[in-house]
Amino acid sequence: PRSTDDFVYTTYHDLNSIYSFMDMLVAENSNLVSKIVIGKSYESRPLNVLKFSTGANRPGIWIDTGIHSREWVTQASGIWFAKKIVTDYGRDPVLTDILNNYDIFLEIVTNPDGFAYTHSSDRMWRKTRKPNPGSSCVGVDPNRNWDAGFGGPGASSNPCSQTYHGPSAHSESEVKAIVDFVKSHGNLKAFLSIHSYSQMLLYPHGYTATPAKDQAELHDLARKAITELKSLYNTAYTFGSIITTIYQADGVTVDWTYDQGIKYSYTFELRDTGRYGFILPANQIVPTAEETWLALMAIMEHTKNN
Ligand SMILES: CS(=N)(=N)C[C@@H](Cc1ccccc1)C(=O)O
Ligand SMILES: [Zn+2]
Repeated sequence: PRSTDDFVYTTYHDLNSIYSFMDMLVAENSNLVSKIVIGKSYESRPLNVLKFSTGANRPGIWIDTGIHSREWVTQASGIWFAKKIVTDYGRDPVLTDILNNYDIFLEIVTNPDGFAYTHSSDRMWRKTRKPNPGSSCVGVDPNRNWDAGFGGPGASSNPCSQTYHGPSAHSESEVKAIVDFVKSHGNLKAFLSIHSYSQMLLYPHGYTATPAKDQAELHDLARKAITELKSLYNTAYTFGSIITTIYQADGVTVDWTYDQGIKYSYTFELRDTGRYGFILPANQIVPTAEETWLALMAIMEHTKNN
């Protein structure tokens, strides 16, 4: 495709195609979008983050997709989100108001090594691709590697497990890069980590049954967000704290970001509920992205207003 207008949003793309989409988007919207590289993957791929900004020294909103590489509808949705932002800025009053006050940071391919591997070797790969010393099993679960209840019972110490927490917190460069970005930015107000599948909107905590101090507000906002989501195609989500809604999970992204003081920390589990699972047909990419965007807008608008 020669531009993001003729990029095909209704199909799944490989890593090179997504990287070229990012470069086209930046080139076409240089006044609004820039690409920052927050680090390198284990196999030395750039960790690219799109920054949407209309002014300096603004608070920020973070969105990541594809931290679990096989969850392809999430990276595909991230591409659609990026195009939606540049399309709606100056046209949609709510998005325009958000971007006139906040920066949005969007990491579309958060686990590029794993993503490349799902295209080349194993469609069902989830983890990073760093070898584990002393084991024939490769990779760490990037959603168990964070310093929040790290190494607890909601993760595995077995390198061959899909939920292997890694040798230490933030051992994975893909995770450490985000940790360093969050700390250096110092003014993120919302952190939204997009997974699939299950159709759930989850908030802290995963590592403990102790409710988050903002539990009531997070619960009410989650209800509002999934109501907006459901209004488009009647897609039904469940919502609640991670540990009560899905299972105990230790070392997860949004527990760490919440503990850093980023109150509006949520994980989405996109379509579906198991019929296709990770292998969601491409004809559901755009409907999934459209409905999810309504929930993201509800959370971003609430963030702006509070
Ligand atoms: C199907 S899945 N792997 N996306 C499910 C995902 C659930 C979860 C989300 C947020 C926090 C903790 C746990 C996980 O186990 O990592
Ligand atoms: Zn996941």
